Amino acid sequence: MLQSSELKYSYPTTETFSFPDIGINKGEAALLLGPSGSGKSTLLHLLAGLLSAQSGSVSIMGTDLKRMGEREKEKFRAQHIGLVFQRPFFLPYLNLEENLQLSARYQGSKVDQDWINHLFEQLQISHLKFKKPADCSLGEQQRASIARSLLQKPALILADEPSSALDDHNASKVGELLLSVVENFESALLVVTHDQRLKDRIPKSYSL
Ligand SMILES: Nc1ncnc2c1ncn2[C@@H]1O[C@H](COP(=O)(O)OP(=O)(O)OP(=O)(O)O)[C@@H](O)[C@H]1O
Repeated sequence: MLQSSELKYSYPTTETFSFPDIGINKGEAALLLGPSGSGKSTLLHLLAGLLSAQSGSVSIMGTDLKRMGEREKEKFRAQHIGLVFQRPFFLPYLNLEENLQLSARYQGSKVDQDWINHLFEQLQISHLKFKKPADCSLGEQQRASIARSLLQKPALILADEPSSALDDHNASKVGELLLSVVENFESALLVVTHDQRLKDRIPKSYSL
């Protein structure tokens, strides 16, 4: 499902990062571990095609990202990859539900309101649907951004510390939801996390 090979990347001001090869099958989850600054977010961006590696390759669902143009990659990402960034980005003038509905349309799928409601319920943010992002706490926005990443039941989920702003109870809900999507829709999941419970439930890991 996801396979990377000999990826190397450097920013103008950093050393060159050489990343381990990542291989994740359908219905499989893996952790990405490493100290702060070791390149975890950079690797997720490379795997999502948001950055282009100086060498090496990434293949998703059998397609080499290098063979796609930027527009094609953007469409592919919207349809097949669920991304959770460290900081949630929302349009400030739309409420959380409208933000998700707009994302679903952008991803080219029909708005599945039942699925949106289910995601909001599972993440315990149903009561915040009609609030603007700025009127929600960071943890609430983070949960809404996790819901957004799962809108199209993506083949691949790349999540960068999805529970970093959450208390134990909500972190546990996020872990349950991600793993239920992996199980029910055979998604592949790669997650950067410090959450011990998620670590206990996902035996496979890559270390930077
Ligand atoms: N756009 C950028 N330009 C220059 N350097 C960058 C850029 N983005 C990240 N870096 C540097 O690259 C290194 C790796 O950053 P990255 O965010 O991938 O690490 P990380 O392991 O995800 O860190 P953390 O756990 O703190 O989020 C860091 O030293 C960072 O300062």
